[in-house]
Amino acid sequence: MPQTSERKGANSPSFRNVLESFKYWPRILKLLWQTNPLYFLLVFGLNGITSLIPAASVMLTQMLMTQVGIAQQTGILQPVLMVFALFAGLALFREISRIISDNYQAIFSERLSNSINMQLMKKADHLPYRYFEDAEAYDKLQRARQDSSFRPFQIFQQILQIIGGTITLLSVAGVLFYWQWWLALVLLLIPLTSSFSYLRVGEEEFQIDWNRAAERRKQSYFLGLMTTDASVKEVKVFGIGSLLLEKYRQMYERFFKEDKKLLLKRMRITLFFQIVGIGAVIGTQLLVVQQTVAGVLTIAMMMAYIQAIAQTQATSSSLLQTLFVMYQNNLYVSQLFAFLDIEESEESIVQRPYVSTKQAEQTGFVFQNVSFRYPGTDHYVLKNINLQLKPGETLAIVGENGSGKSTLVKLLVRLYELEEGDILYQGRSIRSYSVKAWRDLMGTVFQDFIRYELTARENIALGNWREAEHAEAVEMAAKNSGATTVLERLPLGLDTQLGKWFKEGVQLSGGQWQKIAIARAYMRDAALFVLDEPSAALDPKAEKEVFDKFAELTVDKMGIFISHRYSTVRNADRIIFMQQGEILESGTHASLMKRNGSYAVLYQMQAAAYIDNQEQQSPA
Ligand SMILES: Nc1ncnc2c1ncn2[C@@H]1O[C@H](COP(=O)(O)OP(=O)(O)OP(=O)(O)O)[C@@H](O)[C@H]1O
Repeated sequence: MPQTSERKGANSPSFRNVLESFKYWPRILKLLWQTNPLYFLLVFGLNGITSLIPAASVMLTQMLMTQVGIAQQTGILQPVLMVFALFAGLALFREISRIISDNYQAIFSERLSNSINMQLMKKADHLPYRYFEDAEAYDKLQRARQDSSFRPFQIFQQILQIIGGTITLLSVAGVLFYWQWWLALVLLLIPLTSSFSYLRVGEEEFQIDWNRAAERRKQSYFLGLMTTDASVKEVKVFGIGSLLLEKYRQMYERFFKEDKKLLLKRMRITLFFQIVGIGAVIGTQLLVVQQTVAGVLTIAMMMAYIQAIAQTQATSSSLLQTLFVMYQNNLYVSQLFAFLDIEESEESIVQRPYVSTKQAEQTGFVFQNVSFRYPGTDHYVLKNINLQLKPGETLAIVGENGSGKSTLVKLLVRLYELEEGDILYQGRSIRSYSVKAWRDLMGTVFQDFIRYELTARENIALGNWREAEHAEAVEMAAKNSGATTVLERLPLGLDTQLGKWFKEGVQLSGGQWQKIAIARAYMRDAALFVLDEPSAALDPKAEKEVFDKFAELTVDKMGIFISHRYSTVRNADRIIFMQQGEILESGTHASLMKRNGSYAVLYQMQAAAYIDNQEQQSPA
């Protein structure tokens, strides 16, 4: 699996790696600019101006000392007070601009994380379904989601710090250059040498995290299992809570050990370079003192230079720290943008014009030599399927587990794209329709349909959101699916909140939920209705009702019904029996029984079991 393998190119960072990792700056800056150009200029402008304050205060210190010396001799205080006024003005300006800048940055932070989350959701909505049945793609999504809400904003702050820090450094070091250029150079070079060690640790941290994507997903899966109503039931009944907890703990312990090792490594590097840095500062400051004693520098100059040296060292080392953290953030953000940049297959985004099929040949749906393998597998789960479903027909699909029934439906509703063969609707290939136009032809209920924690009305109206306002459409869909009996028992009818996640929610039984899900499909003005195993939760009577209604509804439409209950499907216009990806038998119930093949055998088996059961329940 790729998630356990080493990331390509993950060696110690070269200067080029570092530069390359900054390639997302323009995208982040563009996002912020689009948020509000005026705020953007304000924040950057204030940052630039305030970055000059340290250099200004070094110069003011020198001026103050000089003016104090003069005032001691002349007794004139005015110049001293003026310098003080400048100091006060500077401090005031710094505080005001900090408050303004912080506020606008907070606005940006909100906007940026929302915009990125929305881009992620949009991307997920556009990506083909196969990405969601693929572990590797899930890991990509996990890496992209992880910290995506705050890392881009941190990068923005770091961009500000780097620009500001560079201005501060150049302006303060300028003061030192003026006096002794080599001194400024030494102070700049020391932190530079430490930078590559920092970058290396950053890369290592990222690498560890990168390798963890799959395990992190598993961790949150365990967390979900233990905290979500759908799974908690089974966790309790089987008593596997402590087992899941233990697995979670083991992963956490391993992560913790790795993290601790890395933190200690980072601490050692930081300690070493900080000591060297402080040594350099003390050494140069001593030199300044010695020069002052020798009469080369005035006291005022000495104070200014001592301040400038400390400031240069502090700024350059914090600048490098920022670079290091930003490099690391860039690595994470690169995962986010890599996900956002996944190429969408043309089919998933191109909206071809919907062509009216009214005048076209009324041939319904035709499968022509369809064979299918799931992406990344060699095994054919559908083999050479040929099938026609004419307008007004109902088709039942039966067959053992894993025989390919749901896969057939997934291809039909276009969750996967066809590779071999074709599916036609009214004589035109599936490939000539946009995905949306094709899906608009159908109303589908899956085995694992969603129980939306919304009102009953919304649960149904989601099938055709454009009709949500039309109460009659919702009521009709409910009537057709047999959900009216469910709605009648709800305290607020259609406006009752369903599920238990939100206030005043009413929980339904599995079968009741299923009727609501079927109503959702019936909201669509579809040419074809697909019901994938509604018998999973419906009682036999309810299933028969659903099927009869279904047959009624599909008078001029088409219907596909997958079921394991042979007694219900016998009324279908046609039944196909699938085995290992192939259509083994096809015909009406009567013709299949006459043929006495696999269908007939299984039908009789179920019927016999049913009669046995009845006899046991009502002994003579
Ligand atoms: N996403 C997937 N990736 C790879 N193989 C898959 C995937 N989904 C299903 N399969 C395989 O395809 C085969 C057909 O599965 P399918 O779900 O279509 O069967 P089915 O007839 O609907 O079964 P059931 O009656 O149990 O619902 C199975 O062997 C299954 O393991």
